[in-house]
Amino acid sequence: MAAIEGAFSFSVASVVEGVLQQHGNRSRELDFDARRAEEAAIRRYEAAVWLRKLVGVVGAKDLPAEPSEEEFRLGLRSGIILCNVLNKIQNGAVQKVVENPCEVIPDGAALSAYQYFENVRNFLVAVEEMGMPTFEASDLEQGGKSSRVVNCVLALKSYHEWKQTGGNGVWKFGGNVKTSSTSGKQFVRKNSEPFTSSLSRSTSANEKTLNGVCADKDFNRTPSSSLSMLVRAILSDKKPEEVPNLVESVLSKVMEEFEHHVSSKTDLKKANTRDSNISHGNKSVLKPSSPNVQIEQNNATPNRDHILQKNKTDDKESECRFMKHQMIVDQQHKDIKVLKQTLSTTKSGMQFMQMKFHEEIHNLGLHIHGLAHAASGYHRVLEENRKLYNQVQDLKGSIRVYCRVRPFLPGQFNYLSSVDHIEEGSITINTLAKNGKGRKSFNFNKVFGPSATQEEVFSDTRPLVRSVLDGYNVCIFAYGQTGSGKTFTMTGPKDLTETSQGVNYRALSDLFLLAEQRKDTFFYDVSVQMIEIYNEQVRDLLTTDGLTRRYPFAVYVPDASLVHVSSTSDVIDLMNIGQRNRAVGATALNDRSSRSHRRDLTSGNILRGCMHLVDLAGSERVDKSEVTGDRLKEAQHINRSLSALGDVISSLAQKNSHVPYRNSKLTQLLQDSLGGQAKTLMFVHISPEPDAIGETISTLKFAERVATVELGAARVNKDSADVKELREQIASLKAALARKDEEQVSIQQKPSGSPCNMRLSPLQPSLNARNVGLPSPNGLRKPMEDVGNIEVRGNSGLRPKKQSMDLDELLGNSPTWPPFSRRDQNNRDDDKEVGYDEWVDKLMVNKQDPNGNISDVFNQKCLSDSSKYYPEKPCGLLSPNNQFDVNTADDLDELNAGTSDSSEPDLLWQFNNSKLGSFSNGIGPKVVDKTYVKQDKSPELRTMIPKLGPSPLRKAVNGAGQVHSSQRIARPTTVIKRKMGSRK
Ligand SMILES: Nc1ncnc2c1ncn2[C@@H]1O[C@H](COP(=O)(O)OP(=O)(O)OP(=O)(O)O)[C@@H](O)[C@H]1O
Repeated sequence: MAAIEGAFSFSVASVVEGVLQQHGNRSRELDFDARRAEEAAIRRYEAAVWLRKLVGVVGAKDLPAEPSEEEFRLGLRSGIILCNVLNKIQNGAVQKVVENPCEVIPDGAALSAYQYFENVRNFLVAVEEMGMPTFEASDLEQGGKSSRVVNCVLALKSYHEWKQTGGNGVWKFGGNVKTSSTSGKQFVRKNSEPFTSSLSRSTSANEKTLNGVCADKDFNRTPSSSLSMLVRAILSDKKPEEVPNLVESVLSKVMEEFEHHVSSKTDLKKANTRDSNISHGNKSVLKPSSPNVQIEQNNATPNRDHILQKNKTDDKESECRFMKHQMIVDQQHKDIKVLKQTLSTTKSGMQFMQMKFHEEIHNLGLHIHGLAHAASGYHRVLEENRKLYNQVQDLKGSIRVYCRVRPFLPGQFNYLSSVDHIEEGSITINTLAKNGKGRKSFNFNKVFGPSATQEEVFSDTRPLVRSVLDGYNVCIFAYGQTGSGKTFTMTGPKDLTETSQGVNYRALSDLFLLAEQRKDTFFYDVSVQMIEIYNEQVRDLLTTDGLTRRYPFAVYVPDASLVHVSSTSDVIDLMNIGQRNRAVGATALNDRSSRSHRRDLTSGNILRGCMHLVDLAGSERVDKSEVTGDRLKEAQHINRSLSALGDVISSLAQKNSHVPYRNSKLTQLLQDSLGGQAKTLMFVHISPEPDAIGETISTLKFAERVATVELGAARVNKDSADVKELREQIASLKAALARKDEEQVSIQQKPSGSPCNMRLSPLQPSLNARNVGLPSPNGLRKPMEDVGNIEVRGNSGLRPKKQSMDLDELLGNSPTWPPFSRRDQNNRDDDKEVGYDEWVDKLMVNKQDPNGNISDVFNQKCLSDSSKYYPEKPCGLLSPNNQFDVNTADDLDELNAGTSDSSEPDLLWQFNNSKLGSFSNGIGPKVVDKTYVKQDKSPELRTMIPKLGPSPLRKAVNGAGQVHSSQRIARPTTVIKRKMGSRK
């Protein structure tokens, strides 16, 4: 701004002059030099007066009071006055003052170098040191500029006056005090030029001094006062009426110039910036656009430099700022470009991704489709594999094991299940469920989780159940600790509904359903019995309410009734009765046996199947149960029978030749199912509670062992037409033999008149009890088909070792067998006179008319010596001495019960009552059938068994107390029943 102000003040003067010139106001007459001279004279006078005053008139004799310029220079040329004055102001400022040797130094005469140099130089050095305006020594020469000398003297004067007034602050030339310092060194030196600088630079030095002064606003007073003098001079000769116009003109011109100057400055600045952008260091940046500015530049070069310098600095700063801004803007532009680029890249990337995504989705869809297809194929293959695996298992006769996990019971919250996870055929248990460590996996044919429904469980059991109707023996038993859900699986919950029915109900219902579907092809007979083993005794659950006494068609298990059923509702009735009869808390085993035989209506073949449905007692160990008394005894029995079961399983698994079936009633009853080439399924149950983990693990281990047992391929109990024919041939032979024997007996007995004696024909020995039904010595069961029309039945499953026989055996060539039990052995011992007393064979030869009635009876024979088994009871069967002995109904029951098949009902149901009557017409000894007696008391329930009456055997023995062998020839098929054999 100082530069602008400086430039402005000069401009104003120029402008005023210009205005005056424009107004043609004697401008040419104006003598600026005179004005300047006048002004200089005034100043010179002022200086001279002050010098004279300080050094005295004597001392300043060469300096007049109003000297001309020349006089002034000459007066001071020696430097003595100046030095003395200075010493007066600042004592000792000039150390040495050389007094003038010559009184007068003529103008133009050269001063001695010494004088010249010494005084003036000392003065100038001192003045410079004091920070005062200086001058050149040449200014004191002729033609020199005295104005600078005047200026210096006036500065000294000002300083002197400042000192005299107290020297407060900092002296500043012009009279302004800036600081309080009084030190000479504190003079503010506005412009200094070393004395040693070139004398030729006097002009520029003057200009510098002037500029330096101009830079000081106080100095403006000089041009201002000059300006005002100028204005006064101009206005002095003007008429009053001209003054306003003139002033107005001057002012408007000044304003115009000012505005022009400002805009020029701005343009200049811009140009500077531009130029400096183009070329740094270009010195000719200022291009004045107006003559005024040009003047300004010409007249004030130092100021202009300063301004330029300042401008340069400002420009540099603004340039720097601009550059920065420019850089930022450029950077932002670049960033925006990059962003745009990125955006478009991202966009195209996104589009590409979208396209890829769609493509991927499409491919994924195809892949999933393929996978789904493969998965369905895989599942088909799995299913196929499962079937094949089951077939292999069936061929091997492996016991199937299904595992079922009970859900937590209502109220069992916050329990952590001991079951880690379940897969199709495996279950993993947390062995230390409490701290979550350790796992153990077990593999089974199938694993049902807690959420499995009764229907789901049964659906995997259905094929097995159905095979009963195809002539297989099936055993399904439930194993597991108390409360693990055995009864739930086999029977269902207490509040039974159709959906909650267990395997028992569903199995029998399914049998009826299938029977109904096949009724055009097959005729089915189904009978059931329910028993319970309690403390090693067998209980008949259907007897206590008298129901079974009315339907004691046959006995499968000793003392238990086999009840014919023909519909699901019959089954449900019986089940309910059985459940009611079952003593709560006294159950060791609850066995529901269902037997069926099927007759092929076209071929006449007969298939027999038997199904055991067993709900075992809880498997926990006695020592843990801490029970006493009856409960302890019960628990011990349970324990014993379950460990007997374990022993049987174990020896079957090891393929031992001897399997200890007889160690418990349980294993005796299950013998047919566990070793008799039956299809056996075990449901192993576990509880999910962590505190049952011990029992769970041992249960699963046992079950895994069971799964390894191979029973041999299950076989169909089939009587083919060929076998039937053979049977008939044998039967006719036997009948012929019997006739002959009969004739012989009647001849022999005529004298004694006994009605019961009967002799066997020569062929008969081959059919005697000892031979009939003897198994082969190697102990292997042979299929029924191989042996002709013969069925061999075991004794309650208690002792069956051999279950079939071949024709050779039948014909009497079999070696001795079986390895009798102690009781058998005793009986044998008792039977010395009889010999074949442990065999009871019932030979029944018959023909059946299309209605199922007996049309022709060839013969009947009973080879028996059951009195040796049960000496206390009479036996009505044929004794080894070819006579029919009296047998009791119980004996017969036991004989029949010795089978695991249902040929007895066949025999009985198809018996023609009318003919039976004739056969039993007091000929043979009477057999007392207690069951039958009771049955007669409730005849109304017989209607449950369509077309079939009570056992003809029992009926026959009912009235007479003894039964003749002929009474048993009451069925269309020929059946030889053996007391000790087991059935196939
Ligand atoms: N799968 C299941 N779903 C729902 N409840 C079940 C299931 N299994 C068992 N239960 C319930 O658990 C309880 C015990 O079951 P259940 O009586 O069948 O056990 P258990 O093994 O037969 O016992 P026990 O050895 O004493 O006869 C019953 O209340 C039964 O209803």
